[in-house]
Amino acid sequence: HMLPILDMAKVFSSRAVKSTIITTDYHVPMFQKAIQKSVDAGLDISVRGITFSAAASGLPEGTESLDMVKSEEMLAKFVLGTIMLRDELENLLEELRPDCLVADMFFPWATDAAAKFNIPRLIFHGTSTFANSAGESLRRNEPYDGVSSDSEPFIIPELPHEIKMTRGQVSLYERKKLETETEFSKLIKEVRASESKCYGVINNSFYELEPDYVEYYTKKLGRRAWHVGPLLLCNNEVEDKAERGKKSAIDEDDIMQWLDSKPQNSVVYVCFGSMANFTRDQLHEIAKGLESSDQDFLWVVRKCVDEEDDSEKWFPKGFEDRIKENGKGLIIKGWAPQLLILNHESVGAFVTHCGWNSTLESVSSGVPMITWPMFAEQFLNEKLLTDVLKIGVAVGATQWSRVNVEVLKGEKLAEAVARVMVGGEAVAIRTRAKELKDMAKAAVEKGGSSYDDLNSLIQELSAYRSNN
Ligand SMILES: O=c1ccn([C@@H]2O[C@H](COP(=O)(O)OP(=O)(O)O[C@H]3O[C@H](CO)[C@@H](O)[C@H](O)[C@H]3O)[C@@H](O)[C@H]2O)c(=O)[nH]1
Repeated sequence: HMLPILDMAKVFSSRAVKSTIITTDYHVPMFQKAIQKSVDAGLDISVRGITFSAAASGLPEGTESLDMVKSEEMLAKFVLGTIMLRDELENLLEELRPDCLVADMFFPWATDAAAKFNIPRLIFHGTSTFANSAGESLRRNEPYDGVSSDSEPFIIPELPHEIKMTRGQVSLYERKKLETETEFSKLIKEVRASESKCYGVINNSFYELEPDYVEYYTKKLGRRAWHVGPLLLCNNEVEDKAERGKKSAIDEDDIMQWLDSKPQNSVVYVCFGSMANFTRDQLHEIAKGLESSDQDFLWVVRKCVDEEDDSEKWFPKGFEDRIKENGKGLIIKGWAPQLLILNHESVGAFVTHCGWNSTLESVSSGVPMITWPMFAEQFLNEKLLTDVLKIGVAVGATQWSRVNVEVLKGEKLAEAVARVMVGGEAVAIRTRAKELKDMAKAAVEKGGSSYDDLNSLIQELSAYRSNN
């Protein structure tokens, strides 16, 4: 959740509030570089590091972030490693004495750490209010208990819309049938419990995107929450959009030139976030599907889980040469400047794993989605896009899994691409997506819902400081 946290610090600072980003030493230079322009522009924002000890957690030296965690065993150690950050965090709180601590959802212990110094702790939730609401209903009602198989649909109870999903799409950490508790499932439980214990929740979403769920979350579930997104919209300049997180694997100008050569709304952009890895069979099918869709495409390929990095072995025969020759496709192996790409007018659809940051970036750019969720809360975000907002078409993923277990046929991808790119349905989807883009922009502008919600939060925090 580093990118939205960074954006949040910038947004807070733009309201005359001093922000200090606390991260691990390894990530300090990245944050430092990312805030430099804001600092030069006079914003009061800085970065402080605390030490994550991979060795003390039993992890291989150099394990510094979640995308380096490859197994359940490593995940357990990683979770324990984050808990060990508490002492250093407390030292910093003692030194800095902030008026408030905003800590990511994955640090439930931060509430007690802040309480020691009489500081309110806010949870930063990096996902949709829909997913938080539907997730809570699933946990309370366990509707998947009554079905006979992983593929039989059930309705998520009590929600404002009739939302159907299958047991296979429910997170393994949440499913009751998970017999042995893991460190991660324990953490998830603590995360949920901390929601009602902390001062409140900051959601990177905006009221107009999911009004029924903001109401549900705050009124029905009784959470104190502020909706202040999309935070990414604080990145106005091309450079801010270009280098988010990592350096692009190929020259940005080359990507832009390729996109410039394509008509408006004609390119299908394909990228599955910072963590998802596919098997080579699945990558092979994606390549087949994209080629047979006959649309132009820009595909960001991360490492293959089979440790088979030689793409020649899994691309269909002659694939790379063909797409180079006919100009139909561009492949980026590694990191892509996603925000810049989604903002380009030639991009007409986004094949996404429904990570919330990617989703918000697509919404804010007015780009319809082809949804291919894999793990975390991605299947819930998919339902918001396909069943509530109707700006996405599902490829048809059925299996929740941190490692890619399901191989979806290329034809399924090609069918979903056709629905979003051509014909009457495509026009309706695109029209709705463009309307949401305007709403997102209006929400963060002066007088917009997110702008005002952040104002109320800052006012409340000031009052808290005066009274305590
Ligand atoms: O080549 C790349 C790949 C990713 N990104 C950026 O990286 C971020 C990826 O975030 P997201 O789409 O949210 O995916 P994950 O990295 O998978 O995010 C995790 O965190 C999200 C926020 O809580 C959850 O919604 C997801 O389910 C969970 O997997 C986005 O800002 C992308 O623009 C790039 O810029 N270039």
